[in-house]
Amino acid sequence: MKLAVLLCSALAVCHGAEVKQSRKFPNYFVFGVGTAAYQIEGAWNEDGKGENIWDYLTHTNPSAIVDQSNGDIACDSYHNYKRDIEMLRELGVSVYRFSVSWSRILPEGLSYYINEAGITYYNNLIDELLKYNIQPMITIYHWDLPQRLQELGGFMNPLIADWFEDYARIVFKTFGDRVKFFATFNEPSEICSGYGSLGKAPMLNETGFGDYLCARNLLLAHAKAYHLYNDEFRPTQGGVIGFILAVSSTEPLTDSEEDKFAVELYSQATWGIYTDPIYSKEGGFPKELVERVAAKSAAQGYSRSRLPDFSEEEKAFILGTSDFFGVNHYSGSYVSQTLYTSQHAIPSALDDIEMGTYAPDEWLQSASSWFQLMPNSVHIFLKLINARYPGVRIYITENGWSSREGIVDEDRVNYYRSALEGVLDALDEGINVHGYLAWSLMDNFEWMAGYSERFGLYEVDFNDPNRTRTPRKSAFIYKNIMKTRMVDHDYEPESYVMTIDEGH
Ligand SMILES: C[C@H]1O[C@@H](Oc2ccc([N+](=O)[O-])cc2)[C@H](O)[C@@H](O)[C@H]1O
Repeated sequence: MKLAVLLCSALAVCHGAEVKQSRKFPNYFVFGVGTAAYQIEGAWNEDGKGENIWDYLTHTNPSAIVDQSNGDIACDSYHNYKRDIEMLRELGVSVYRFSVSWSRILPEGLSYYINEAGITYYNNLIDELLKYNIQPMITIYHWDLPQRLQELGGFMNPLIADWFEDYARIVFKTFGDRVKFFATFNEPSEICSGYGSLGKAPMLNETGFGDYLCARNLLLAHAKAYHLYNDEFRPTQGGVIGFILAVSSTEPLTDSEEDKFAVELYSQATWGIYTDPIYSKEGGFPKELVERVAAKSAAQGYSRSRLPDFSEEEKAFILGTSDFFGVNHYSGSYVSQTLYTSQHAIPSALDDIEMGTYAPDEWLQSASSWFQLMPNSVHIFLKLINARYPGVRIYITENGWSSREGIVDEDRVNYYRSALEGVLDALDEGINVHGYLAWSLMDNFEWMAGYSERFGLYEVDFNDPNRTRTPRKSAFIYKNIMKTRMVDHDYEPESYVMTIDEGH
């Protein structure tokens, strides 16, 4: 057995095929795919939808987007949602994760005016999913803040917690009779990077301030929505509600104690800042991060830390407010403080922890500059999460590969196969992973990268007014994995014609 493992690991492509091919995903494990409203819906100003921060950014500052594109039409899922559901049936998924657009439901962000056409759209989508026994998972907020609320400060304004709670109440009240799986926020680190950098809308670039203030306000907003669901809706609706983080895999650059600690520090700054307040024993922001930001702030002449604190009451309010750990994973790197260069903005989170990252040139580069294929990265990040919060229930809510155009996507096929082997490795070790949602159902508007990076199992022709969707090779491979509940490295599709199997 051991020899076979060694032989296999010597052959990169083999990844355990010989020994592990018969490993099956357990019955409780769910498979699905995900999308997000702004990335697919289009219909940016139709039927009463209000403007959001991505509409505003792409219209007022098009050169911020690599190809000067926008999500005005995107995949036109507002009109094509039945085709999207047909694709879900073709694939045979059991869960579809999508987000609801705050400004399609509340055009001005505040709850005094509800756009009934927006409610109807999501009701139709949910009903159509349930007709085919596909469980909807709603992300309540996937980056598209109503512009009106941004004009009031957005996530820098503590009132965001009340605005979000009001919006979440409408979501639970309207859809919670049929939807049993909610996530409040998608990737707080990316949301808050819009306040601490130029990397996302609203591009406020208040580095080392805006991102920290956003983190505090967002966690309070999340906790309010969780308590609302828990107290007022869960007793009759009986669903679950969680939080979705971006976690990359990290390993120490060397075996030194300093580099091992660098992994901890990097985890604290990039995701622990959002997860320790919810999942740690004592709550609040991670200890060493708090100390380092306080020390840096003092050295920079500030009279108090740039990382705002929680009161004891707030800590208790946030603690335990997630029924599962939703995690989006793509890339990985080695980390070390010896790699730190002062090219980071000062002040900023990475400057506060004086950290650098390194991805060897041999690692396969995706179409996204931030995304290299770290060997075993799925297994590594699952171990990181489980070590931090032992036994936590994990759903991988996004994982996928970016390429340029093309139907025969061997890189993506290999990525999915090795990622799902990584999930099986984690399951073998008793890590509590319950589901895997591939990102993404189809190519879509990839934020600052526009349409230049493709993550889809289905290719979308953005030059075609009908936005025709065509399955890639990876769609057939993922379909086979879901159907057999195994990763078969030898499986090849017989043809590239997709059909709906019986029962879907
Ligand atoms: C491709 C998807 O990316 C998700 O967001 C990110 C962004 C950055 C990283 N990162 O490791 O640097 C990971 C995930 C996003 O949630 C989704 O909408 C897609 O754009």
